[in-house]
Amino acid sequence: MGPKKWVVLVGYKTVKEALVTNADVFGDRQPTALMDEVHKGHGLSWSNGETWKEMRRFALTNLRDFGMGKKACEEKISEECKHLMDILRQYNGKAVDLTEPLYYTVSNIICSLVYGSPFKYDDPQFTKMVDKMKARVHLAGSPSVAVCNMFPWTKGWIKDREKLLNIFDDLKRENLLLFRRLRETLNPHMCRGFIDAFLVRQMYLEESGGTDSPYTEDNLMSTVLALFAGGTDTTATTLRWGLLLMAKYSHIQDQVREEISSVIGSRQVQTEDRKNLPFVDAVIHEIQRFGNIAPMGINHRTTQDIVFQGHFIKKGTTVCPLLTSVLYDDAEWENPNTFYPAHFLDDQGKFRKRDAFLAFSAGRRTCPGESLARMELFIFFVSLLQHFRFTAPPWCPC
Ligand code: HEM
Repeated sequence: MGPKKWVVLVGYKTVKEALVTNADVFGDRQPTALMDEVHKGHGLSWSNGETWKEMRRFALTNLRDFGMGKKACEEKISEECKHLMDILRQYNGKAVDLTEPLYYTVSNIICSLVYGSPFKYDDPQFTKMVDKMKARVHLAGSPSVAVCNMFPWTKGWIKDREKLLNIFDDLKRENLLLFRRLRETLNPHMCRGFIDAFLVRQMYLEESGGTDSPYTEDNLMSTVLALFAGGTDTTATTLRWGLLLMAKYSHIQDQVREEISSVIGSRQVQTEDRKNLPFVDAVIHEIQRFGNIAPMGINHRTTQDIVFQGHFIKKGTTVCPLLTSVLYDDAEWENPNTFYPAHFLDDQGKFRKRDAFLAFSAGRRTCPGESLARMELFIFFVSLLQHFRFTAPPWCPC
């Protein structure tokens, strides 16, 4: 049994085990079999080890410089949210599928940090990229691809394989065009976004004669695609879960709306309001726990030989840490299988943090977009519930 051929699904028994192991021994990156093929097919290297650490560090530092998790970003988020609400108003109370508008508005936030400015909503390049990304995530979550991720040697039989390869082709083509446009208009003294900062660093290293630099176009492409994918589907899907749960549990929606109305009234919500909205905060956390949108996390690779829960796992093995094992652990949660915001409230109704809340994973691979995502979820969720009441359409059985 070769170490790379098997994928080990890992359920954690305790939060401590998850925090320690995920952070360290399961700390490297590993593509799924199909992503590996996609990368190789495009001559792209899959960065892991030191290269990925450098890319991750550079992305985090620069995204923070461009406002991720800060006031400047809050304004961008509010702008996109207003756009979403304008779309909703046009429906005038009629049933609407929010998937697409949520995808576009959420995606434009990470786009403005990465490409340096938001896209216009009718820009065909933007809509094409978002649609392709949505299709990619949909395919990546299909049962056949999930089976292939666990049994990589079945990849030749996967009928969606071609579709995934074509989607990647399109995303790469559009991004190469954008990179070229940004390169042509680059002002090294005034970076507009993450890509500019990357290109400036690349230029600087070339001029200083550095060899073996990780600042290659390949690594730029992989990082931009990871940020674009990571920053779009996750938040949009979580918000859809949130609105669905509000429609299903209307008494909880009432409590949320009441708290918003008494604490902030009709003014624009700001991140600082979170501390005065403990019930809303608890509901958002519970949406993330219960929605469990990344139940199997993403593939990791072991950095050393390890005996885990009595089983030997060799260094370099692909492991799939099941975040569900912690988010639904009945030793941690009073009602793991129920939507129960009180999981995040103490006896006085104040917000309480829970160690087992691993929706963003943990350790050195933890989600680098957590601060942005938390801000997006809060501002979108509060603004939407401040202005709208969500109910299921009459034909929905929920
Ligand atoms: C509700 C929103 C989000 C959730 C629940 C979420 C969750 C996650 C999870 C569980 C992982 C896997 C971590 C691991 O492998 O241990 C991850 C990785 C990642 N996320 Fe997020 N994420 C969210 C939003 C975002 C946003 C807004 C960005 C954009 C900056 C982002 C960028 C990424 C990237 C680039 C990775 C890969 C990191 C790596 O391979 O080391 N995510 N996210």
